[in-house]
Amino acid sequence: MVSTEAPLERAGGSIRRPRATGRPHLPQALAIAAPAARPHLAALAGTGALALLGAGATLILPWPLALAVDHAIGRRQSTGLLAWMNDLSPETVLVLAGVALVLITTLSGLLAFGSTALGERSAEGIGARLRQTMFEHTMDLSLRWHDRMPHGELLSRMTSDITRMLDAVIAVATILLPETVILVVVLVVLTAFDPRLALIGLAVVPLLALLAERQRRRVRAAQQDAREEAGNLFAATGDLLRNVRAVQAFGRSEKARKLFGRSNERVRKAEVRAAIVSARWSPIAEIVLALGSGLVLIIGGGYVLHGSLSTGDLLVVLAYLGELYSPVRSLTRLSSILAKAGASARRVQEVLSASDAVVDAPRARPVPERIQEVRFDGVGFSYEQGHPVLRDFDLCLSAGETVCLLGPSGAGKSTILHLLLRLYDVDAGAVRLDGLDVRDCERHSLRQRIAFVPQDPWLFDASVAENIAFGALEATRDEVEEAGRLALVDEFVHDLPQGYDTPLGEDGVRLSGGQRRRVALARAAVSQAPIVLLDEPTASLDPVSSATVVQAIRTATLRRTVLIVTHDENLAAIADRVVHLSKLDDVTDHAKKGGEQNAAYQATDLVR
Ligand SMILES: Nc1ncnc2c1ncn2[C@@H]1O[C@H](COP(=O)(O)OP(=O)(O)OP(=O)(O)O)[C@@H](O)[C@H]1O
Repeated sequence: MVSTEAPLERAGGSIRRPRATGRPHLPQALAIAAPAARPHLAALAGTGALALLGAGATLILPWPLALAVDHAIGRRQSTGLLAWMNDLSPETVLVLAGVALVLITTLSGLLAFGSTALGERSAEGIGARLRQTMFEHTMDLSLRWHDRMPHGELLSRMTSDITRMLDAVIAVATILLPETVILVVVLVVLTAFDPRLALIGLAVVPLLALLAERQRRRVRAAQQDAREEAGNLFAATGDLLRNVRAVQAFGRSEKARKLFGRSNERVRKAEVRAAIVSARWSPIAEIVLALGSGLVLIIGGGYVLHGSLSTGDLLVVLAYLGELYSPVRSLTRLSSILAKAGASARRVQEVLSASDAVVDAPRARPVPERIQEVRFDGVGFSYEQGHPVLRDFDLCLSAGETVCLLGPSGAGKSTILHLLLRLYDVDAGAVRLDGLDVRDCERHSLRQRIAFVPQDPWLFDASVAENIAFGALEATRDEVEEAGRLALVDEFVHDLPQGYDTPLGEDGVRLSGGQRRRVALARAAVSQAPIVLLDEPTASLDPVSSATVVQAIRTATLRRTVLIVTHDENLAAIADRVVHLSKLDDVTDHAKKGGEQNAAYQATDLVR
């Protein structure tokens, strides 16, 4: 028995893509992101410089306190640069120390603000460029690639994954440089102050580095899982929302809710897992660092007991160790941010490095404005290996001819139109325009010469006029309205609240099926393309709407070469010639029965 839930299962439940394996490609992804980052390098350097100054402010922050304690309260005499303070009263020194504390904190705050603002601005600039690059790249990728990649998943890569990569860009600019400088400065001071205790305190650092590397790998794996699940959720949600009418019409809201809930739950679990893996690091790092401090306390305490170190000096060493551990913490946090970015970078890179594009041949030629002949020459094609859709398919259309392609469902009629548009490349044979193989044509000029009215009219959430103008972007308002008149859009557009300026809603939801077809026809009419392809223009229309659409086709495609794919025998009435396409399986069976193994008789011309 066929499960009635199967389509929904597919929509919401089984969109899980195979998990990618292998190491993350952070360096390659950064290489791909480099052109986007180049215009922002100066701003990123500025971000690093401000963060560095901020780090400097942090380093001098303890000094006003020391001044207050030693010179105002402890009455210690200052020497060197601070000798002038000996003439000031303790109250004045306290006030100066207080003011200095406020000024340094304000400066540190301003520097932090400047560095964050500049960093965010550059990161957003890089993000916008990356999204643009990614979008443009996917626009060029073949439909075979798009057939495999759920669009919700693609959206998730273009948005959330790029955001995570940008987090890494900001973190590198604001953490890496300043914290490394703080680390080195404190290390030098600490070593100069007491090399023995410095060495003991630093003994835990190799252990910490080892654990940090293990942690980085775990965070990366957990993040990879979380990103995959988020991508699946995006894909499932996109599919369910796109099919909301079917879901409601078939009373499957409850099922859809469950499917969404299941995917949502998987995201929740994966995100919690990733968050816990990340959070686990903080106590581990603190314990290892405390181990270092503990060792210094024990061994340094022993030195104090034996009189080889003063109590004050031990306190100073412990205080400096505290200062030293702060950048160590920040740098290990950076490693976790980089691990997250690495997982996302792999997903972004997978899209950017996809080379499955239908591209212009090196010496591609423009398609001439007038085309005398369209020819399919022994065409073979399959969407998936081992499942041929067309084999040895021949068809020839002369200029100004209207040919109707009839045939059973699944015979490959729409596929023939897609091959002429070069949405897919043939596996065998060739599609030629006046002898020129479409693979040797400039794609842009090829598609300018062909107006396509697909089975699903592909309307945008824009006005009627804008949807028609999509057929010829430079069309004037008069030309748009003339096309509307030819395609009989006129008959209903004036009843719409804003006429040609009425927004159609997503996918033209505010129009009836017949009206949507007529808007799509007007799109073909407004373009000056000499070839018009119509895919099932009357499918699922009532007889009255169907008759109107047929009439619209007549007026909108006058004097052009027209190829109409249909099941509708009535449409054949307006064609000069009808070609019947058999299903490949039927042909094979027939061939076997008749013993004609190489028979190439898919298309049978029924000349009228
Ligand atoms: N993107 C795709 N990926 C894989 N297979 C596909 C794809 N598009 C179509 N097919 C398969 O190719 C075959 C031909 O499809 P096509 O849409 O060209 O048939 P058709 O004759 O136009 O059918 P219909 O009249 O029902 O629209 C079908 O078996 C279909 O399942």
